Amino acid sequence: MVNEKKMVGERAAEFVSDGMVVGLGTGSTAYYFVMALAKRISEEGLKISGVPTSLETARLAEKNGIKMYSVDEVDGVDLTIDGADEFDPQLNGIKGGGGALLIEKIIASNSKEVIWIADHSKEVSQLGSFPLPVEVIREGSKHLLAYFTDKGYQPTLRVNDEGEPYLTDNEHYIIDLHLEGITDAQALSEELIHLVGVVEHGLFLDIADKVILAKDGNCQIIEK
Ligand SMILES: O=C(CO)[C@H](O)[C@H](O)COP(=O)(O)O
Repeated sequence: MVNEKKMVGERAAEFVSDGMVVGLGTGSTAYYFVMALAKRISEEGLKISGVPTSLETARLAEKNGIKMYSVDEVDGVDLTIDGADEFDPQLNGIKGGGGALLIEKIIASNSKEVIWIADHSKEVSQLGSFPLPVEVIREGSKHLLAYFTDKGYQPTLRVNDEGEPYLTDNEHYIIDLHLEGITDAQALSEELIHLVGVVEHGLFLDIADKVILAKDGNCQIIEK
Protein backbone atom coordinates (compact mmCIF):
# COMPACT_ATOMS: atom_id res chain seq x y z
CA MET A 1 0.00 0.00 0.00
CA VAL A 2 1.22 3.53 -0.82
CA ASN A 3 2.43 5.50 2.17
CA GLU A 4 0.74 8.80 1.29
CA LYS A 5 2.35 10.73 4.14
CA LYS A 6 5.81 9.65 3.01
CA MET A 7 5.00 10.47 -0.61
CA VAL A 8 3.92 14.08 0.07
CA GLY A 9 6.67 14.63 2.67
CA GLU A 10 9.35 13.61 0.20
CA ARG A 11 7.81 15.69 -2.60
CA ALA A 12 7.74 18.74 -0.33
CA ALA A 13 11.48 18.49 0.32
CA GLU A 14 12.01 19.23 -3.41
CA PHE A 15 10.55 22.72 -2.88
CA VAL A 16 13.46 23.70 -0.61
CA SER A 17 16.41 25.56 -2.19
CA ASP A 18 19.91 26.25 -0.98
CA GLY A 19 20.20 29.03 1.60
CA MET A 20 16.53 29.01 2.63
CA VAL A 21 15.20 29.49 6.15
CA VAL A 22 12.67 26.67 6.44
CA GLY A 23 9.82 26.25 8.92
CA LEU A 24 9.66 22.60 9.94
CA GLY A 25 6.14 21.37 10.68
CA THR A 26 4.93 18.90 13.28
CA GLY A 27 3.21 15.52 13.03
CA SER A 28 3.41 12.19 11.28
CA THR A 29 3.38 13.73 7.75
CA ALA A 30 5.90 16.47 8.58
CA TYR A 31 8.13 13.69 9.95
CA TYR A 32 8.71 12.42 6.41
CA PHE A 33 9.43 15.93 5.16
CA VAL A 34 12.06 16.48 7.87
CA MET A 35 13.67 13.11 7.09
CA ALA A 36 13.73 13.84 3.33
CA LEU A 37 15.21 17.28 3.98
CA ALA A 38 17.91 15.76 6.21
CA LYS A 39 18.72 13.34 3.37
CA ARG A 40 19.15 16.22 0.90
CA ILE A 41 21.41 18.00 3.41
CA SER A 42 23.68 14.98 3.87
CA GLU A 43 23.66 13.73 0.28
CA GLU A 44 23.58 16.97 -1.74
CA GLY A 45 25.23 19.34 0.74
CA LEU A 46 22.07 21.51 0.77
CA LYS A 47 22.49 24.37 3.23
CA ILE A 48 19.38 25.51 5.06
CA SER A 49 18.37 26.89 8.47
CA GLY A 50 15.47 25.06 10.11
CA VAL A 51 12.88 26.70 12.35
CA PRO A 52 11.04 23.92 14.21
CA THR A 53 7.36 24.30 15.12
CA SER A 54 7.56 22.06 18.21
CA LEU A 55 9.93 20.42 20.67
CA GLU A 56 9.13 17.08 19.00
CA THR A 57 10.27 18.39 15.60
CA ALA A 58 13.30 20.10 17.14
CA ARG A 59 14.40 16.74 18.60
CA LEU A 60 13.90 14.98 15.26
CA ALA A 61 15.73 17.68 13.30
CA GLU A 62 18.62 17.79 15.75
CA LYS A 63 19.03 13.99 15.63
CA ASN A 64 19.21 14.23 11.84
CA GLY A 65 21.75 17.03 11.57
CA ILE A 66 19.54 19.98 10.63
CA LYS A 67 20.83 23.37 11.86
CA MET A 68 18.10 25.05 13.86
CA TYR A 69 17.05 28.46 15.05
CA SER A 70 14.06 29.80 16.92
CA VAL A 71 11.71 32.10 14.98
CA ASP A 72 13.16 35.09 16.84
CA GLU A 73 16.71 34.25 15.77
CA VAL A 74 15.85 34.72 12.07
CA ASP A 75 14.61 37.78 10.17
CA GLY A 76 11.87 35.77 8.51
CA VAL A 77 11.09 32.33 7.16
CA ASP A 78 11.26 31.66 3.41
CA LEU A 79 9.10 28.54 3.34
CA THR A 80 7.18 26.55 5.94
CA ILE A 81 6.11 23.00 5.25
CA ASP A 82 3.61 21.51 7.67
CA GLY A 83 0.82 18.96 7.92
CA ALA A 84 -2.88 19.75 8.41
CA ASP A 85 -5.83 17.99 9.98
CA GLU A 86 -8.31 19.26 7.38
CA PHE A 87 -8.29 21.72 4.48
CA ASP A 88 -11.13 23.05 2.33
CA PRO A 89 -11.26 24.23 -1.34
CA GLN A 90 -10.13 27.76 -0.30
CA LEU A 91 -7.10 26.20 1.45
CA ASN A 92 -8.36 27.21 4.87
CA GLY A 93 -7.66 24.53 7.43
CA ILE A 94 -7.75 23.08 10.90
CA LYS A 95 -4.44 22.33 12.60
CA GLY A 96 -3.35 21.37 16.08
CA GLY A 97 -4.26 17.71 16.24
CA GLY A 98 -0.67 17.24 17.40
CA GLY A 99 -0.95 20.11 19.87
CA ALA A 100 1.60 22.42 18.20
CA LEU A 101 -0.86 24.99 16.78
CA LEU A 102 0.50 28.05 18.59
CA ILE A 103 4.09 27.92 17.36
CA GLU A 104 2.91 26.51 14.01
CA LYS A 105 0.73 29.58 13.50
CA ILE A 106 3.47 32.01 14.63
CA ILE A 107 5.99 30.48 12.22
CA ALA A 108 3.49 30.23 9.35
CA SER A 109 2.46 33.86 9.86
CA ASN A 110 6.09 34.91 9.54
CA SER A 111 6.72 32.85 6.39
CA LYS A 112 6.85 34.09 2.81
CA GLU A 113 5.29 30.82 1.65
CA VAL A 114 3.38 28.05 3.42
CA ILE A 115 2.85 24.60 1.95
CA TRP A 116 0.71 21.94 3.63
CA ILE A 117 1.30 18.28 2.99
CA ALA A 118 -1.68 15.99 3.28
CA ASP A 119 -2.86 12.45 2.73
CA HIS A 120 -6.20 12.17 0.91
CA SER A 121 -8.24 11.99 4.14
CA LYS A 122 -7.45 15.65 4.93
CA GLU A 123 -9.34 17.15 1.97
CA VAL A 124 -12.88 18.25 2.94
CA SER A 125 -15.61 20.37 1.37
CA GLN A 126 -16.39 22.07 4.70
CA LEU A 127 -14.19 22.40 7.80
CA GLY A 128 -15.29 21.07 11.16
CA SER A 129 -15.50 17.29 11.19
CA PHE A 130 -12.11 17.27 12.88
CA PRO A 131 -12.33 18.62 16.46
CA LEU A 132 -11.11 22.23 16.56
CA PRO A 133 -8.27 22.69 19.07
CA VAL A 134 -8.24 25.81 21.21
CA GLU A 135 -5.10 26.48 23.26
CA VAL A 136 -5.96 28.11 26.58
CA ILE A 137 -4.25 29.37 29.72
CA ARG A 138 -4.72 26.76 32.47
CA GLU A 139 -6.15 29.25 34.94
CA GLY A 140 -9.79 29.83 34.08
CA SER A 141 -10.01 26.89 31.66
CA LYS A 142 -12.94 25.48 33.65
CA HIS A 143 -14.92 28.62 32.86
CA LEU A 144 -14.03 28.51 29.19
CA LEU A 145 -15.21 24.88 29.12
CA ALA A 146 -18.53 26.01 30.62
CA TYR A 147 -18.81 28.84 28.08
CA PHE A 148 -18.17 26.47 25.16
CA THR A 149 -20.71 24.00 26.55
CA ASP A 150 -23.33 26.77 26.76
CA LYS A 151 -22.60 27.69 23.15
CA GLY A 152 -23.17 24.05 22.09
CA TYR A 153 -19.56 23.57 20.97
CA GLN A 154 -19.26 20.21 22.81
CA PRO A 155 -15.84 20.92 24.33
CA THR A 156 -13.47 18.33 25.79
CA LEU A 157 -10.29 19.03 27.70
CA ARG A 158 -7.50 17.15 25.93
CA VAL A 159 -5.78 14.53 28.11
CA ASN A 160 -2.51 12.62 27.73
CA ASP A 161 -2.03 8.82 27.82
CA GLU A 162 -2.09 8.91 31.63
CA GLY A 163 -5.46 10.68 31.66
CA GLU A 164 -3.89 13.92 32.92
CA PRO A 165 -4.58 17.22 31.13
CA TYR A 166 -2.37 17.45 28.03
CA LEU A 167 0.19 20.27 28.22
CA THR A 168 1.41 22.05 25.09
CA ASP A 169 5.06 23.02 24.57
CA ASN A 170 4.13 26.37 26.13
CA GLU A 171 2.44 24.64 29.08
CA HIS A 172 -1.12 25.52 28.19
CA TYR A 173 -4.19 23.28 28.01
CA ILE A 174 -6.06 22.36 24.84
CA ILE A 175 -9.84 22.33 24.62
CA ASP A 176 -11.14 20.46 21.56
CA LEU A 177 -14.45 21.71 20.14
CA HIS A 178 -16.68 19.13 18.45
CA LEU A 179 -18.54 21.32 15.98
CA GLU A 180 -19.57 18.91 13.23
CA GLY A 181 -19.30 21.51 10.48
CA ILE A 182 -18.21 25.14 10.61
CA THR A 183 -20.42 27.43 8.53
CA ASP A 184 -18.60 30.73 9.18
CA ALA A 185 -14.96 30.05 10.00
CA GLN A 186 -14.02 33.75 10.00
CA ALA A 187 -16.71 34.62 12.59
CA LEU A 188 -15.74 31.66 14.76
CA SER A 189 -12.07 32.63 14.56
CA GLU A 190 -12.94 36.18 15.68
CA GLU A 191 -15.09 34.90 18.53
CA LEU A 192 -12.45 32.50 19.84
CA ILE A 193 -9.44 34.79 19.65
CA HIS A 194 -11.24 37.50 21.63
CA LEU A 195 -12.10 35.25 24.58
CA VAL A 196 -9.99 36.01 27.65
CA GLY A 197 -7.75 33.00 28.37
CA VAL A 198 -7.64 31.78 24.77
CA VAL A 199 -4.07 31.88 23.50
CA GLU A 200 -4.70 30.60 19.95
CA HIS A 201 -7.01 28.34 18.00
CA GLY A 202 -6.53 25.82 15.23
CA LEU A 203 -8.40 27.63 12.45
CA PHE A 204 -5.70 28.53 9.92
CA LEU A 205 -7.47 30.93 7.56
CA ASP A 206 -5.75 32.42 4.52
CA ILE A 207 -2.39 31.04 5.65
CA ALA A 208 -1.55 28.20 3.24
CA ASP A 209 -0.43 29.04 -0.30
CA LYS A 210 -0.33 25.48 -1.61
CA VAL A 211 -1.27 21.97 -0.59
CA ILE A 212 0.59 18.89 -1.75
CA LEU A 213 -2.14 16.26 -1.60
CA ALA A 214 -1.76 12.53 -2.09
CA LYS A 215 -4.55 11.40 -4.39
CA ASP A 216 -4.95 8.23 -6.46
CA GLY A 217 -1.31 7.27 -5.91
CA ASN A 218 0.07 10.65 -7.06
CA CYS A 219 1.00 14.01 -5.58
CA GLN A 220 -1.43 16.71 -6.63
CA ILE A 221 -0.39 20.34 -6.10
CA ILE A 222 -3.32 22.60 -5.22
CA GLU A 223 -2.61 26.34 -5.39
CA LYS A 224 -4.71 29.12 -4.00
O1 LIG B 1 -1.23 20.50 13.24
C1 LIG B 1 -0.52 19.56 13.49
C2 LIG B 1 0.19 19.42 14.77
O2 LIG B 1 -0.18 20.40 15.68
C3 LIG B 1 -0.29 18.52 12.46
O3 LIG B 1 0.29 19.09 11.35
C4 LIG B 1 -1.61 17.91 12.11
O4 LIG B 1 -2.20 17.41 13.30
C5 LIG B 1 -1.47 16.78 11.09
O5 LIG B 1 -0.79 15.72 11.68
P1 LIG B 1 -0.48 14.38 10.92
O6 LIG B 1 0.45 14.72 9.81
O7 LIG B 1 0.17 13.50 11.97
O8 LIG B 1 -1.78 13.80 10.42
